[in-house]
Amino acid sequence: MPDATPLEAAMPMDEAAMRAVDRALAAMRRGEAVAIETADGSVGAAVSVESVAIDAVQRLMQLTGASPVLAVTRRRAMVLKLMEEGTGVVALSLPRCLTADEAHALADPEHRPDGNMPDGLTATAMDPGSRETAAVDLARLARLLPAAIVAPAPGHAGSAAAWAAEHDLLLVRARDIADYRVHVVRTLRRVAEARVPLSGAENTSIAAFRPIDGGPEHLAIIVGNPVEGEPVLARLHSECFTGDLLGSLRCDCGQQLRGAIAEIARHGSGVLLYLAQEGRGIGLVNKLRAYRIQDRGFDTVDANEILGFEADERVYLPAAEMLRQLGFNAVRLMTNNPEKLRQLARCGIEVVERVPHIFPANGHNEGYLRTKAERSGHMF
Ligand SMILES: Nc1nc2c(ncn2[C@@H]2O[C@H](COP(=O)(O)OP(=O)(O)OP(=O)(O)O)[C@@H](O)[C@H]2O)c(=O)[nH]1
Ligand SMILES: [Zn+2]
Repeated sequence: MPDATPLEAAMPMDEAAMRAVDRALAAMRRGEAVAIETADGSVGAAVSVESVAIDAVQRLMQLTGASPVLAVTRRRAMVLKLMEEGTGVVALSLPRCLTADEAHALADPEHRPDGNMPDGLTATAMDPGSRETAAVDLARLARLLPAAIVAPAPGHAGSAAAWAAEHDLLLVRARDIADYRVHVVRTLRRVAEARVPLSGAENTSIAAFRPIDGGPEHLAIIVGNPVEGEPVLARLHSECFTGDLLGSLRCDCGQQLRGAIAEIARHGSGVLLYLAQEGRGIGLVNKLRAYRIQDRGFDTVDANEILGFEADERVYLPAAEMLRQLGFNAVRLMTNNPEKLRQLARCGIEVVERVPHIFPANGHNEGYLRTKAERSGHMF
């Protein structure tokens, strides 16, 4: 899980910068190229590998006059056996221009699982402030595959802004992409609240918290009247469309969700934070991709990594921020996941007790539960 920059480390981010990142995310999801400026003032262009078609690689070459590279996460480069253990982003390049098909085959495990590498492929670790790192972070924030085609515009005269305007591209700074996630998280605002009686928990209300970028809201399901300032019985529940809504048997989320609300009601009061972090933060589309990889015999951790993600991409700043705004600085946390305990404490919330939250396997999710215990340290 990429470490969330501690709140205090992030510099203030102005509205224009946040808006630029937000617009670049939408452009990347539409398959458009975006211009990325690095700290040295140089500029280049990037396009998500998900939407790269033959012409997109050619277009990037025409735009910039340079041969594009494919930027992937270190995790993906390790899966391709091109790099040793490490973190960050890796640029994959050829002595000639990569074709769109080659880029897809390298970045997307579904595209051509045979894994044959083109001859002459080189892998280069990129700096945190590089355009390649920014492009991969942008794709990850856009809940796309964490990979992009990137090309510098070496010969551009004038400013990055002038070059971007000349080529009708949205311009975003690499530094702002790096800061974006922390700022979006720390600017959660409570935007609505209503009483919603639930079966077995009739004295319940739901409060919605919206991040400043207008992204998906996080919800607080408040059962009974927990006393502010006292340790509250709490569950941090990451959204699982398939488990929570459809009753999927591939995981234990649905039982954990309804079981937590019933447990909190039995206790008398508490809060369940329903966090917009589907797929341990990789989004529903990528989780479905991960399921297909699991159907080829890999486990839930390997599947994330084969896609180029960390085993867990979640950040816990939203949960900590919501708890603080609800008046709680200490919790009795209903979880089996040690990482949640560590991360919540790291975000300044005191975990006074771990309350086990275990449900029996259902004949379909033994592997999932076993992997959580054996590879993610879950305490069952
Ligand atoms: N990437 C990925 N995510 C999955 C898979 N199965 C379930 N998930 C996601 O895993 C998350 C489970 O979240 P939680 O139940 O809150 O937390 P947990 O990490 O299981 O730990 P507990 O608090 O002990 O339940 C949800 O976002 C699910 O969508 C999978 O195979 N791959
Ligand atoms: Zn689930």
